[in-house]
Amino acid sequence: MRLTQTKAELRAAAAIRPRAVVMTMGALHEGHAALLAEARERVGPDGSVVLTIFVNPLQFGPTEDFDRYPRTLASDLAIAKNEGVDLVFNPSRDELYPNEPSITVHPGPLADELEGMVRPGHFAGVLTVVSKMLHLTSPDLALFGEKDYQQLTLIREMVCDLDMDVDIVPVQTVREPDGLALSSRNRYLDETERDEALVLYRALTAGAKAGMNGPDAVLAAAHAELEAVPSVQIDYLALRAPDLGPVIGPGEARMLVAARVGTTRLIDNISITLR
Ligand SMILES: Nc1ncnc2c1ncn2[C@@H]1O[C@H](COP(=O)(O)OP(=O)(O)OP(=O)(O)O)[C@@H](O)[C@H]1O
Ligand SMILES: CC(C)(CO)[C@@H](O)C(=O)[O-]
Ligand code: BAL
Repeated sequence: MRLTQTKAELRAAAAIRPRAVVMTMGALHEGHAALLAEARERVGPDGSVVLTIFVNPLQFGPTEDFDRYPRTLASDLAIAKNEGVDLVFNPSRDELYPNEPSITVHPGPLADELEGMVRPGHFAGVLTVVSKMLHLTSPDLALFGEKDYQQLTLIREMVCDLDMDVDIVPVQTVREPDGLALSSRNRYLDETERDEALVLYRALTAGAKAGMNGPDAVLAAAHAELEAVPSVQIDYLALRAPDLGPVIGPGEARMLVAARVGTTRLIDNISITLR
């Protein structure tokens, strides 16, 4: 496994194809490992798997956790090696953004909803760095987790609307045995908060169980769970079509939730079959 920290080194690295990229902000866990394993599976033993690790300042608001975001490069590299990664790209902020970019990606209206309501400008920052990383790594496929479902949806829209020649591969959310979605931010939680955080998954599964009774029943069941833990502050609970447009009838839908547990903000989502 090779570690590169400059764009020049990355570009000069062997151009083995097929090539898959997994983009992360580091603090790797089993969710990231699942993306890397799926990447290897898809490119085969002779293809290459590229991992990017970069805490992207452009996607953090001024009061968010950019400074305290966990940075654990040594253990990230050990996990990457264990997953058979060929190349790690871990640039510094100055390397990736030698100047404040004046041209960025405009993500369209979905970026102002859900996460975008609470984190204005977040998805412009995400799509700008994802676009840069796609240019720099030039992959055949790029894998993203369903845990960040709105991000995945917007990346798909960008790749389609801007004719980017890459396959976007979704990977199911990896959960703890009790249902909590793995997230780098889980490490901010103390023991009590870790227990409280489980209400997100309880709300989603209660909603999913109510699917046969229609959208109102789904939202009511999920809200009832969330209201039972008043210390958890809900940012939004929403039921949408799989492309995050409005629900227009029976069939598959997505329920998404975001909430603050103490000072930690967590998100999760689930697929729901509506009758
Ligand atoms: N539990 C998970 N299951 C599957 N994919 C995941 C999971 N957690 C993160 N990912 C995916 O890993 C990629 C990198 O995500 P990121 O580095 O932000 O990790 P994270 O755990 O989501 O961190 P954060 O706590 O900042 O949300 C994204 O495509 C994300 O959707
Ligand atoms: C896609 C990403 C690596 C861009 O910084 C980030 O938003 C993430 O980790 O999900
Ligand atoms: N996992 C999405 C990146 C972020 O929260 O900024």
